[in-house]
Amino acid sequence: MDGSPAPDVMIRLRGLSKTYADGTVAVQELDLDVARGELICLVGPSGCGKSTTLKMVNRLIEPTSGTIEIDGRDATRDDPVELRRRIGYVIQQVGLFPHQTIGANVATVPSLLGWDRRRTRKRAEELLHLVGLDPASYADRYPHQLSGGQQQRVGVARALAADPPVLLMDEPFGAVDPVVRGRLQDEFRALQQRLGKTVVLVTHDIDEAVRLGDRVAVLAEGGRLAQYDTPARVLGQPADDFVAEFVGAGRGLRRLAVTPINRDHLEPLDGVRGSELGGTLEVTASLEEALALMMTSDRPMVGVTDGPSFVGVLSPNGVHRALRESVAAESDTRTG
Ligand SMILES: Nc1ncnc2c1ncn2[C@@H]1O[C@H](COP(=O)(O)OP(=O)(O)OP(=O)(O)O)[C@@H](O)[C@H]1O
Repeated sequence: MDGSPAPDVMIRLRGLSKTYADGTVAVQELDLDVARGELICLVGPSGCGKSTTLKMVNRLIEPTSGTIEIDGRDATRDDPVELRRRIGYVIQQVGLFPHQTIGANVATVPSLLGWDRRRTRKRAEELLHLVGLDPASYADRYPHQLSGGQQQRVGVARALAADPPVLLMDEPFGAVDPVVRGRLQDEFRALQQRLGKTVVLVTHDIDEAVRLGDRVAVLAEGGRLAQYDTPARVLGQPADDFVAEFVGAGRGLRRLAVTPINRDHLEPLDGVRGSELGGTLEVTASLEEALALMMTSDRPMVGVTDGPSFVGVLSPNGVHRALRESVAAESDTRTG
């Protein structure tokens, strides 16, 4: 690295360290770049310094040393309150105000910024729509009248209220059950891509990290960055024994979720009976989605489409070949 930031770097951490007053070294000499519009996941075991890192970015915790640049500006020189308006923050216990309506909760930042009532109300309605909650039914309710998953959506809506370019999220889906979590993760990913936000998301769950992250930063004890790479690489080529162990025995299966269907492994439709097809998937789907469709439909093959055109048929054999190839491709690029 030559030290000069690439133009599309949104968050740039250099030599970031935090030693607490009692001598605990939570984060040590952390270098990390997050590109504009990128979603990265900080993952690692309990106590490895994930939350400390996140809170240094919006200066809820002051670093002991190191630099933080956000959109080319030195964040350690900005007024922290001003800084936090440009950075949305979502935490696990949502932190909604219990005695305020959902509408008022979502409008917290616009109200602080002194927007007039009409503009504030309109923005709150827009945001509730955005996260899939009908304002007519939810804006006047109170937090305790919502499910955990709905409260989490409100937390996301509130963080987006002032349209900040950066979102920091600390275990945002940790408190909801696994089925709701999966749905929220998928919805959030789609929303993030649509809005082009730069996101740093903390999780202890490697499955969540590989499902959501463009890149995954694996932190070890003391905030040491063990690996920072695409989900497929973290699963396929763990940088050291720590990462290999953290990623664990399920990585072969997880790889299915991050490997896309490959057109080269499709078979022609000729001779295949309609009753053999379990349904169709877009060519952008993952191998995991393809296998899931075969299993739930109890059929040996799925059709693959690219928009309006049918591009071929995928069988378990094709899944197997694609998987083997993706492992081999990574071994080839290991030294590259
Ligand atoms: N205020 C504090 N004073 C002293 N030590 C602290 C303080 N806050 C956190 N720590 C310690 O710093 C280390 C990193 O904590 P941090 O909360 O950043 O970890 P984490 O990876 O987010 O953990 P978890 O997944 O359990 O939330 C831990 O050893 C923790 O005990």
